[in-house]
Amino acid sequence: MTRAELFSQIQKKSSFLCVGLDADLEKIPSHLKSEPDPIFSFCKAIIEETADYAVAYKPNIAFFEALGPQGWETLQKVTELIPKEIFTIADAKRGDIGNTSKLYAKAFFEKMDFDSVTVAPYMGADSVTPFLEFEDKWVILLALTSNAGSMDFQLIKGENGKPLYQSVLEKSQEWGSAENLMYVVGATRGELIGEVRKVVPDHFFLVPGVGAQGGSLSEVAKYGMNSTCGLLVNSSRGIIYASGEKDFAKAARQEAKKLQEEMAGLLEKYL
Ligand SMILES: O=C(O)c1cc(=O)[nH]c(=O)n1[C@@H]1O[C@H](COP(=O)(O)O)[C@@H](O)[C@H]1O
Repeated sequence: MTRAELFSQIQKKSSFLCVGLDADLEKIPSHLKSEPDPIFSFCKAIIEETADYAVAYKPNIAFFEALGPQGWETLQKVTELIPKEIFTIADAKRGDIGNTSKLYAKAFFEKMDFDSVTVAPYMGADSVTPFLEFEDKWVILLALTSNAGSMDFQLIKGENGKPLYQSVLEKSQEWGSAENLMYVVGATRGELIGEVRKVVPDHFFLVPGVGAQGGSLSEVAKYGMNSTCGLLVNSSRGIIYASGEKDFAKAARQEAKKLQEEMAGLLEKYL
């Protein structure tokens, strides 16, 4: 999917919501556990009820890998269910020496037809660029993450006086453009999102951390929105586990709708 197509979906739905599919066997409603493929049934119901409000889905690959070989089949079936006009993110956080990254890219972009994959920048240019060689496919590079451990390395200042996340933003401009490279910027980082926006004015950010991790949607929009929105805000647990009962999919729909309505207001305010 191109950036223009993504922006057009955002405008059409008045939404920049990404629904995170972190589907955990331990957490899905118990009545689904007798289904032949409980995680598939769960994700199917969630997608059917939230697709009106979402412009992206982000299956977290760990939750599928943890199921063994069956998990990969489930992942494939789930991605095939997602309507074509909705952006898909393989949240796999990959990255390795060049020839290995090339095969990770093949796995997610060719064997499976994801629009994007999350990639860790730590191993540098040759670990990231193989993912950027696929037409209309995207790298979503970890920059400033939402978790407590992000303080361990990402905020440390280097010899250039800049925090590591800023060096990641600057260096990676040499590898890709706003047409094929996005950045992960956590919603829990508040006004730091504004600092990231100054360095990369045009790029999209994938922003996890609203909902269960407590980040504020209005702060994210205030500091992060650009002229083509530039934001995909993810919520996983806050949507998919809104209810643990038989009404889980309807409850997920309500949560997605609530976020979409807030997003519509923010788009009107800042765009
Ligand atoms: O790359 C990510 O998606 C990601 C980056 C980050 O900095 N923080 C973060 O929480 N995530 C992912 O975003 C999702 C957040 O889930 P909830 O906290 O349940 O909304 C999980 O799938 C995380 O793996």
